[in-house]
Amino acid sequence: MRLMVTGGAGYIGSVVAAQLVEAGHDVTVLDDLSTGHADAVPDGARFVKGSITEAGDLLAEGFDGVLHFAAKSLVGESVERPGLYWSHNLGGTLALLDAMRRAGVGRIVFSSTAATYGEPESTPIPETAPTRPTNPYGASKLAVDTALTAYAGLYGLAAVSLRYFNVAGAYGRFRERHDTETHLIPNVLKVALGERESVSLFGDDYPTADGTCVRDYVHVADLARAHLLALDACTPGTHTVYNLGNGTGFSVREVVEVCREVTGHEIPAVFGPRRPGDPAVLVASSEKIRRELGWEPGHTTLHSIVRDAWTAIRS
Ligand SMILES: NC(=O)c1ccc[n+]([C@@H]2O[C@H](COP(=O)([O-])OP(=O)(O)OC[C@H]3O[C@@H](n4cnc5c(N)ncnc54)[C@H](O)[C@@H]3O)[C@@H](O)[C@H]2O)c1
Ligand SMILES: O=c1ccn([C@@H]2O[C@H](COP(=O)(O)OP(=O)(O)O[C@H]3O[C@H](CO)[C@H](O)[C@H](O)[C@H]3O)[C@@H](O)[C@H]2O)c(=O)[nH]1
Repeated sequence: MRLMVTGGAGYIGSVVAAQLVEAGHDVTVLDDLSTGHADAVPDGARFVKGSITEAGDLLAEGFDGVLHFAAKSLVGESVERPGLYWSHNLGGTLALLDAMRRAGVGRIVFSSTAATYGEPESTPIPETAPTRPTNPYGASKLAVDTALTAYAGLYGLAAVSLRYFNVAGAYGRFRERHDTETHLIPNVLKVALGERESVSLFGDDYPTADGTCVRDYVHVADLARAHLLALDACTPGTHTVYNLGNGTGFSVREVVEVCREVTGHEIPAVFGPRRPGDPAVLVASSEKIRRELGWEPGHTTLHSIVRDAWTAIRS
């Protein structure tokens, strides 16, 4: 297929672009490099620097589908600057969808998030759980999901939203490289690398077994593979939502401990207050995508996820 990958110079988009090229697809990356890196675009993919709000001319060249990663995705920033998130994530995506419609591009796989659910009533979280986002980032992604349902019903768009839980690990040289890094595993590994003296851990008074937040970490290579399955499964007139996680929760303390074991570094950690907006436990039920698309994560241990991140960050 001839495919456009928006945000393909970023962490997850670059891994998906690499797997698409490996699978023989013709890949064009559209990225404004606001948080991505031109050298993250895989060999064999074409790179166009630009915004999703100006995708019309490019799409008019003729594409079979779009994999849409480009977004603002910092929860804390979204609380401080909600307008930026609504205009960038919702406004930007609506502009992209309208450009797709004009160009006759009828297939999209969208990066949604566990943040659409907010504080869950129970875990693991299925796709049928209530969606009550607790921050503008999650709300803007949920709004896009809602728009996709409408566009599928109205214009026959074939759409899949993948709701990622905590994405981690690396795929060869493709790894997380954010100038503003908010994610736990890369921040812990920066200490082992000698870039920081200690890692700050946010809260030890949560109602969990060891008092720290529990998350479901999914390997970026497994996550990327789900995009290829979703692309094939896209059905005109239908919008389908799938959760993506391993289905196992690890606490912040457990993550730090695994990072210590993998790196052999003592990794000093300093506990501070809770980070606003962090739910205590987020664990996915990914039964639906396993059942319907046959997705199976290959990396089910936190060790193998951290090991790949550690190998990539040192190369
Ligand atoms: N990393 C996670 O754990 C996680 C979890 C859930 C959902 N997501 C979603 O997955 C997607 C990718 O996340 P990531 O961690 O790879 O982020 P990232 O910041 O590494 O990648 C986003 C890419 O999009 C580009 N971009 C941003 N706005 C753009 C625009 N208007 N036009 C063109 N390009 C633009 C950036 O330059 C960057 O290369 C995002 O939509 C994010 O919300 C990520
Ligand atoms: O330096 C850090 C970074 C994180 N944490 C803690 O580690 C846990 C995981 O935090 P991350 O920032 O790595 O991940 P989140 O669970 O906050 O975020 C993930 O899930 C969200 C949905 O809730 C969004 O989708 C987001 O994009 C995705 O990365 C949280 O308890 C957080 O407080 C720390 O203690 N120290």
